[in-house]
Amino acid sequence: MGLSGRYDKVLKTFLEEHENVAEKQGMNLMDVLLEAKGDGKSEYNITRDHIKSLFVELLSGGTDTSKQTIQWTMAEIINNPSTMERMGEEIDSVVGKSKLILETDLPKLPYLQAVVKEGLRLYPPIPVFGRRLQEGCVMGGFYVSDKTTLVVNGYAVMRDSDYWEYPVDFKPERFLASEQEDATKEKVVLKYLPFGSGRRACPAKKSSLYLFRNSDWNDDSVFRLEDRRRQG
Ligand code: HEM
Repeated sequence: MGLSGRYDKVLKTFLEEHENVAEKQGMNLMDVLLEAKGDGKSEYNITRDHIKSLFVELLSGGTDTSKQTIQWTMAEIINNPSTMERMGEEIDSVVGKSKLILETDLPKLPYLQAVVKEGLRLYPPIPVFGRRLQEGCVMGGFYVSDKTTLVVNGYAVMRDSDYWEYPVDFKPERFLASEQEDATKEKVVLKYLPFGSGRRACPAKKSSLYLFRNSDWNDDSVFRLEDRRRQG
């Protein structure tokens, strides 16, 4: 059985388990997400079973584009208990234990935003995208002629150790302004490419995801600059 088949089998098991548990306990997604069971050590001890249930809930609501990103982000959260704890604390203090998270809550949930951004960095749903040159130009010292098709490997850029500290580690904190003294801001703009870049960047970047609407992590400033240069 191929990887995808094996994965489906695992998910099917999760789904069956989740349905049984949910039926018995009358739980829904938010019960699972917000349930905080004390173990004496941490108030936010969300177990692997909770995460498995979350996988299933998120997958059933997710689109094909983001499905694997969600799967791998959840896997990272399982392996990083401190991340789960911090998310739990933030959600509890901002949203409370009994309410659903609304879009209007997102500005007050910076850590949750950072977790999503880090998931998109390490596991971009569209890891490569292409460009066909209308005009020849010099890139990185090489002349590239017109009509050449180039593939941009966003996946590799977002794991490049020249641009990212601990590039393969899941560290949402890197996206928190208060914890990130970013000395390389002008470089930053083109090192984060989950939505591509420039005029053909994903139009859903800002319109459907609150996260990137007012973000320093988008590349508009670069392209406005490029437009001015072209006009000049
Ligand atoms: C997490 C969700 C999404 C991610 C990570 C994503 C990522 C991308 C990427 C990497 C590209 C190529 C950009 C480039 O070539 O520079 C793209 C293009 C595009 N995306 Fe998305 N996308 C997402 C959701 C959506 C949604 C929800 C829609 C529509 C409702 C959408 C519509 C499009 C369209 C129309 C293009 C082609 C744009 C063009 O060629 O001008 N995307 N997306």
